[in-house]
Amino acid sequence: AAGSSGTRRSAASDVAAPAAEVKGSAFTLDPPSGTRDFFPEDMRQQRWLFDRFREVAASYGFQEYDAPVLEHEELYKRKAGEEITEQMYNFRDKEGAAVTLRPEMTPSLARMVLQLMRAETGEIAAQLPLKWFAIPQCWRFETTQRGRRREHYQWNMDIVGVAGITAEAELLSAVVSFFESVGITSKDVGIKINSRKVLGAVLNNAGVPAERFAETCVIIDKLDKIGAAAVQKELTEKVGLSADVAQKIVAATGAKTLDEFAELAGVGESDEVKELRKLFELAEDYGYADWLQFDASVVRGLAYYTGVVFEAFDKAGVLRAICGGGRYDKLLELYGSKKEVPCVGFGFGDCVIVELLRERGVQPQLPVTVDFVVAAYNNDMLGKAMSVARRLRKAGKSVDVYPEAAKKVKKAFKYADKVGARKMAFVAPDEWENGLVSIKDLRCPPETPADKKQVNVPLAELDKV
Ligand SMILES: OCc1cccc(Br)n1
Repeated sequence: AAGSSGTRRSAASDVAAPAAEVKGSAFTLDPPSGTRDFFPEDMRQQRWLFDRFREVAASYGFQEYDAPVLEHEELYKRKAGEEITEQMYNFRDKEGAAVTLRPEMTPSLARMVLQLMRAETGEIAAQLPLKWFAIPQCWRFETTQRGRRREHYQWNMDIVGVAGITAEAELLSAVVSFFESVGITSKDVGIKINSRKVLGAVLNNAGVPAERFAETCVIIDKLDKIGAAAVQKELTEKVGLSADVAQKIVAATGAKTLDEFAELAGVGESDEVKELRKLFELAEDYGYADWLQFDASVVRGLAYYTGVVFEAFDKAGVLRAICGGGRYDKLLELYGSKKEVPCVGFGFGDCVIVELLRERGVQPQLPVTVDFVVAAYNNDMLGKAMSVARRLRKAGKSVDVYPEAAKKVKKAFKYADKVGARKMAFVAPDEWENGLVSIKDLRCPPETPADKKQVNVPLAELDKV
């Protein structure tokens, strides 16, 4: 079975008999379809990735929040034909409640922000803007024949309460900061930028009623997957547009520049076009304009986006979108807010980025490691060895106690090598009699003189080794 890092696991699939041959087994050794085990090697990679997410979030002043993986199904009941709401991992619980494993985090964020508003009689002005982040595991019930994943972890960063384009500029900067922090450059990745507001003008001019806007965007988002003809067909059949209007809309998404798009939209230098230009100007000042490119075909597949939308892509054109986001100014009203609360956010999945890092050869080497292995020379010294381990741990060292008397020293050193120990502490009777512990440096260069490689350290000085 492949772990999340895609490397073959030696544990379950190589040494254990296939489930059918395991006596009395009624279960497989593999996790449920579409889900992943994270063995320690995978967990080190995931921890490293999440530490990078957290580092960037902290450097932008974002606070971490979380919510239950189980949510009310109602939270996602949007009638715009989005894949994400049509593939919910939903069920009735034992009390008959309609619940679901969360397919995304934004609705939970909206629900929590509305709690704050409720707590403050509808006003959270005092706390705005909120800059919150989370790294939730999100779920979908993907049909197995496509064999795709059913869960992923998605770094979410959201700014609540900023109507101006500075929120988008901040979030895009955070995305770029993350890429740069893991060795990805603007040669590897670009970020496509568009505005649903400009697209909205195209749709408005084409006579598309505002209430059909969201589902129209969801259909246009499928362009890459199903092609122009199929999108035009869906626009005519599902949204009721004329073939001519459908063709015009698809043509507009092919605009190569903002000017061309504005012209096709018949909006000229409108506020929404000016806003997009301002974003590109701020990106110049912020120093990441070289990562951005206008792309009229980007609409993203979530119904609730209302303004700027963006997605990061790999310039080699091999991978799916790496992350994506946008402005969603109406979502909180949809959930009952008495007034518009401007929001912008992005989601950054944990899978495509790992493929990109591997492809670019920048995946970190994260071997298992520990500061010390402490070994007892014989059974009489096992307790003393544990007292040495306690001293070292109190001094902030990580310590792996060799689980038996190290009668065969070679075996103890083999163990130390396996767990990546930097040093070996031997607790032997003669040295112990003199209040000493023998410490061997396992990582020093080969030319190190023997008396420097292995030293006897007084117990009281163990905190200094
Ligand atoms: O990005 C859509 C999505 C949602 C939940 C789980 C997975 Br895997 N993918």
